[in-house]
Amino acid sequence: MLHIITRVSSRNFFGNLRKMSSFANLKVEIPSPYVFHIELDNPKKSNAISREMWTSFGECFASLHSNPECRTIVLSGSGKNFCAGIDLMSLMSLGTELSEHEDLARRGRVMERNIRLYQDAFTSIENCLKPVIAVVHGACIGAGVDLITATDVRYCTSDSYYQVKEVQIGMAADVGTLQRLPKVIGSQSLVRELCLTGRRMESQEALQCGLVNRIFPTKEEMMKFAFETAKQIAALSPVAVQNTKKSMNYSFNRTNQEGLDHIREINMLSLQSEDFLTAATAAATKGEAAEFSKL
Ligand SMILES: CC/C=C\C=C\CC(=O)SCCNC(=O)CCNC(=O)[C@H](O)C(C)(C)COP(=O)(O)OP(=O)(O)OC[C@H]1O[C@@H](n2cnc3c(N)ncnc32)[C@H](O)[C@@H]1OP(=O)(O)O
Repeated sequence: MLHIITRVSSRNFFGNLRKMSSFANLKVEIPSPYVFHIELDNPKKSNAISREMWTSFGECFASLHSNPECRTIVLSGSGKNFCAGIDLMSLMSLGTELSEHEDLARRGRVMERNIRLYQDAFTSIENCLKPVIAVVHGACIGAGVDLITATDVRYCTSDSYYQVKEVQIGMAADVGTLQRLPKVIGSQSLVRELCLTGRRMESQEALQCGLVNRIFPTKEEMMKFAFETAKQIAALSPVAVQNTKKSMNYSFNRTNQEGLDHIREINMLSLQSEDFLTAATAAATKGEAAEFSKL
């Protein structure tokens, strides 16, 4: 795995990096210019998501959204598994927080605050305009599935498997799977079968149904490919890439006309950007690869 920080370009960069490194249970690295690697880093518990980690997600992706040094992100899990879902012990501490109130309305408000925090954590991945490539190995359970459905591209190893396990622990999933998975996988019947039974889905089925679009025999091969893809994205105009994600997010649930109206508004400015001229000239002259300033 790549652990080296290459090419450091400014003081600001160091500032960002120091700030970025301080997220609980999330390891931040910069394997090549403009490519960030975020690793779930709670391997002793198969990267179960603690309360601190939920907060980290929100802060980390909001910060990457506005960090000009970041153009694309690879999201992986350390250790044996990608993610074991919510930290079941943190659910117990939520119980303790609840027990401080007798009144149902006040207990409800505690729950609302917590669920909202968890939901916003993964929505911050969707809202971050830098494309996020999730690389999944081993188990991807419960909140792990919620997490990857908020990413842009998903690769996996052949040993990976997926479980919308919430129903088996007595709850309806509430941090994104029920909203995003049906949009990721075409078959409503399959999504409902997965969510209503909590059964395991193996990697081959995940590929077949479109949850992931590539399978690799080993994590090393997957990481290498993911970093290559990330580098390709990072070499492109950040204006073009970020507007592409913005437009695709916006258009997902809207009519074609609404999507077209939205991208027209964006491109009436963006096509006047230096990036368009630089990239179009490089493509037309088949000259040297274009370089783009920070965004
Ligand atoms: C408001 C609500 C918002 C979000 C809700 C989300 C719901 C969910 O996420 S539902 C899914 C909950 N997760 C699970 O049910 C998974 C439970 N874990 C497992 O099934 C397995 O541990 C495994 C992930 C398949 C890995 O198995 P294995 O490789 O055999 O390792 P283990 O020995 O089982 O585990 C190692 C170590 O990790 C601890 N651990 C695993 N998962 C969790 C978890 N989710 N929460 C807390 N701790 C977990 C496990 O207890 C072991 O700890 P030791 O101290 O070493 O015993």
